[in-house]
Amino acid sequence: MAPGATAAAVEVDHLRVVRGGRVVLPDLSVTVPAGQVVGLLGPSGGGKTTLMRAVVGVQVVESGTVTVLGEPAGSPGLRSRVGYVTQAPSIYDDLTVRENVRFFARMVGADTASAEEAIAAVDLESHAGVLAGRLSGGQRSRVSLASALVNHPELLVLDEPTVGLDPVLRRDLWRLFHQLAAAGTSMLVSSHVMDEAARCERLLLLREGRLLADEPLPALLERTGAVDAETAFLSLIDAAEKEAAS
Ligand SMILES: Nc1ncnc2c1ncn2[C@@H]1O[C@H](COP(=O)(O)OP(=O)(O)OP(=O)(O)O)[C@@H](O)[C@H]1O
Repeated sequence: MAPGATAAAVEVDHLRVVRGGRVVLPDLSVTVPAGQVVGLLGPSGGGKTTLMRAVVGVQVVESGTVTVLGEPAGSPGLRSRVGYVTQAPSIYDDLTVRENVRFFARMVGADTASAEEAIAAVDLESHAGVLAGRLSGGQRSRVSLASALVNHPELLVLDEPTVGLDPVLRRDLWRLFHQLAAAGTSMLVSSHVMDEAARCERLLLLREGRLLADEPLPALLERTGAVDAETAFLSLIDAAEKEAAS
């Protein structure tokens, strides 16, 4: 474990976030263990991106604390230790894939070898010389992911990294996530696709800013009596809606 890292990659304690006058996270407490692939799932608008933004320190929070790798979220010391890939890939269209990744590498003090390694990790070697503006949506998001990988962050926060990818690429990316976790990287990965839950070591199900599940898939299936993650989540969501209506 790297110096300063703790057993928990992220500790969220009574986090309250209001966006545009709307309470998005009323009172969220959750721990993301280190060195695992943790899936953040739930209906659209449930607060997944907001939670990720709080973890990387770009979200204004009303109250509560978010501790990342032992430091308050957003601390300058975390800048090189945490990687964040948003839903909208942040890349330069007028640069090639290689130039984009090398640019981000330079910004964080990583060398060109790390940039090439990251391009290979996301399977974009064959497109390294192509202008980013000419890439597909899935390829663009992989450039963004490669840029986040260049300095080997201890925590990677990925917002829907597999959107728009075909099944083969999705499988390959999930393999990469597990390789990174096996090498000690903590991964917080959001997804709309419920079958991706089966690929995570631990699942967080967030609905309307509240955590409906925080456990490994086998425990979730046992608790709900469901056969798969999607059925389990739907039953928990239905139960929460019934409770809210009563
Ligand atoms: N910039 C913003 N200003 C005000 N409210 C916002 C803003 N961005 C998001 N929200 C609101 O915050 C709530 C949670 O949004 P968030 O993006 O965190 O959800 P999500 O679970 O990531 O959704 P999705 O799966 O669709 O990306 C939503 O009700 C949304 O309308």
